[in-house]
Amino acid sequence: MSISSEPVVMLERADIYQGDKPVLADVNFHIDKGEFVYLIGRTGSGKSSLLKTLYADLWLQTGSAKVAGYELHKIKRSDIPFLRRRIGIVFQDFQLLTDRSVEENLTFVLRATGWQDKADIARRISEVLMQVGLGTSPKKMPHQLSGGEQQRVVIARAMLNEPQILIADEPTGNLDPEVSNQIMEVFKTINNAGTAVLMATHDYTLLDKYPARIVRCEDGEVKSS
Ligand SMILES: Nc1ncnc2c1ncn2[C@@H]1O[C@H](COP(=O)(O)OP(=O)(O)OP(=O)(O)O)[C@@H](O)[C@H]1O
Repeated sequence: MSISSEPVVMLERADIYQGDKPVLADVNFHIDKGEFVYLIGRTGSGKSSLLKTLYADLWLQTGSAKVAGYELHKIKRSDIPFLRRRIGIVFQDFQLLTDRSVEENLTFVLRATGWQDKADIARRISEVLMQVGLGTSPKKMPHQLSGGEQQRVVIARAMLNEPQILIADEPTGNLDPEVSNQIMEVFKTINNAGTAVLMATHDYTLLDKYPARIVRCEDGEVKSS
């Protein structure tokens, strides 16, 4: 298999635990480059645990997994920050630095990941803000933005280092339906430009409105269509 056609996520016979508690057993699934996949399942069915495994926040004890080129069953702790640069992570709670402007929030991440040139930083920030359709001033503080605008900044932040996949855990969970649709449009635009998206959601209206492959956490298993 050539590198270019290799899936961005591949799990084989993986067992996922929270401490001693088995959450998901014998997980086998893959996500191709540029795919859009929903992750659904009841509260407590293991969606967040599965996502945490993908960004190496939960350790894989059995089976194998490869994400964005990194083999998680063999990954060294020192490589985890590099894995996470190839993955964009978006949570329900916005987790912006509240004492810094939009621009400063984004600069902070770029500097932490090795960017130094001011012009490059400014250019990349304006690119990602355009990508998420944020019309508002980059000088604004998070509290001056609506929930939908804050979530756009979080998505922009996740896109800064051109990840192969965006992993989103309930990204519309705190937003009203109209704003949720706008955020879905942002994810669709990003996906159409080639980034894979894995989105955990409880919002089944989104599944009808924006159809895509569905992966389910159910009865301690991952069922992939
Ligand atoms: N840090 C933790 N320590 C121990 N058990 C945990 C921890 N986090 C989650 N669990 C347990 O693991 C199981 C799966 O939880 P997980 O959060 O992955 O489910 P979920 O499908 O994401 O739920 P939700 O839709 O409510 O976010 C649950 O039984 C939960 O109680």
